[in-house]
Amino acid sequence: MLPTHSFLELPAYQQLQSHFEQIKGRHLRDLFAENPNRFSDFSLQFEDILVDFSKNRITSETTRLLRQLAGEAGLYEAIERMFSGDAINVTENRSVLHVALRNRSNTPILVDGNDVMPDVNAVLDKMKGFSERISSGEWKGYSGKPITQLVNIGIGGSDLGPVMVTEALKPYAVQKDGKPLLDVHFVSNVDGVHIYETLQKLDPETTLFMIASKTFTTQETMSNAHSARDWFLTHAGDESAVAKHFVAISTNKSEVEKFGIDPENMFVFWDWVGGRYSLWSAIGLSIACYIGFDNFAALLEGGHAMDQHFRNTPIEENIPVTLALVGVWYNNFFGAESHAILPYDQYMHRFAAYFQQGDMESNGKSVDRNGKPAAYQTGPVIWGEPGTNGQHAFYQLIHQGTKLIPCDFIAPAISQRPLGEHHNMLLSNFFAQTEALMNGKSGEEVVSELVKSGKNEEEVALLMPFKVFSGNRPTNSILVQKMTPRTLGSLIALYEHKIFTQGIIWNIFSFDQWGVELGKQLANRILPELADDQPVSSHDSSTNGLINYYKKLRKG
Ligand SMILES: O=P(O)(O)OC[C@H]1O[C@H](O)[C@H](O)[C@@H](O)[C@@H]1O
Repeated sequence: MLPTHSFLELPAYQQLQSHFEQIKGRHLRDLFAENPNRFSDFSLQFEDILVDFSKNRITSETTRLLRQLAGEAGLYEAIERMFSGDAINVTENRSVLHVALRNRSNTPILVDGNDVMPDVNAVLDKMKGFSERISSGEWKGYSGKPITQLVNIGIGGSDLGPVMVTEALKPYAVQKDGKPLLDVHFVSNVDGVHIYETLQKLDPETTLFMIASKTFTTQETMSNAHSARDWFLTHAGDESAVAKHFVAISTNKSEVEKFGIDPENMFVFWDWVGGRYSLWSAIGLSIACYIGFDNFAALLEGGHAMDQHFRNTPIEENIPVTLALVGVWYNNFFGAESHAILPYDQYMHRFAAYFQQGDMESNGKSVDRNGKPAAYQTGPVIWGEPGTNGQHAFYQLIHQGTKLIPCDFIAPAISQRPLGEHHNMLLSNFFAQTEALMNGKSGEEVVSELVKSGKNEEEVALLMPFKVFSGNRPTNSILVQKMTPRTLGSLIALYEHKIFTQGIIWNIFSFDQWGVELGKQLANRILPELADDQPVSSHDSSTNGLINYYKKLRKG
């Protein structure tokens, strides 16, 4: 169990409220002018990862009170309970042990008195052996050819992590003749278009399907898996070929067997691995095959190093806790509704999408750990795109809109693909954006610019208000040396622990996801109603109207 509390009644919450009244009108420009050491006072480093949180609307009093808040919410006790295997996912009665999957120091971690590490290591060994057989060409398809194409069929946590990491670490792909040895594809959507378009690109003789589903009952995944199998059999002809082309990744052995996958070809994980925290488990098999097992192990090591930092570092220097607290500051005091994640690294183009599930499925809750409505804001809307594309799309609103949007800017110092001036240009934007968001541009600056450009008095007066930037818009900057497997592993774990910390402070359960159930139930009820052309009348008038119009339209 986790300790509970009443968020709004924590002494530090009350103190933060009066502190907020004093600080809300202060401008970041002035905070920087007052303290020449602001950068070093408000930045932290972990290995090569620098986290500069100085461009936030905080003072040392703010961080002191926020840390007090974390203490009063029982954060450090909660961290220990997670790491020691307590069933902190109370509503599903499960431990939360993604940290065990990357526990490279191999110290025992107990669930119900049993050490989980031997099982974790056995699956990792099996993944290693399998990925090596694929890349050496020892694993052959039904016609004797080696595998060159992987298709991961999964959705949500059984898709987003592998997609994000294989994209982010593309430069680490196992190579053959100067090119990635394997093409990796991901099919998630139940929309037949997704599997159709993917199958167009495949050769059945050299394709391996990975059916990735914790439950092995998810409608989208099972439909896509059956369609892939049908397509495969029309080419291979013979059921006996399936064993060479289909593997399963799941916690549900009996469903895997029912589907017709040999248990030998099954990679297991456990109910204490949450879907959105599962890329470190067998769900990462596509990653291990694509970048090679050693690189996958480096990813795990990076995650483990961040786990140690999170568990053992004092609160003043604890990076995930600091970012979580700064997030709480905007979410609960400034009323910010969203948080943008903006990687200045094209390979990380799915990073924000990945943490949309990671954060919003974890902390999108409105009932507290006592089962009572939470009378305060919990998890923010997470969104983002890679820089500089975002700059030419939605940054207008971040700079001059009416909403306060705290942003994380992430960039590597060394490009994976150095090309002329490209990386300096990219990084000049990374630095300029946070500077502009912080300083803004005053009316006087605008006037002098307009005058210099030759505008007359009338034109200056007309244009001035539109060209002013209020600034005072908060950002974190995360600068790493290079986006290696280890660094990426640390970065993912950093965000995971930020989410955990915020969930503890908001007194909510971060590891269940009951909110996705209702839509699934209703879809299952509606599906049989779509089988014929009879009008339906069992729903509200809107749903009836839509279904009946659909039935009319689909006749063509
Ligand atoms: O891995 P599966 O059992 O197929 O589940 C896939 C996904 O299903 C649901 O959408 C859950 O809310 C997600 O957390 C999960 O990742």
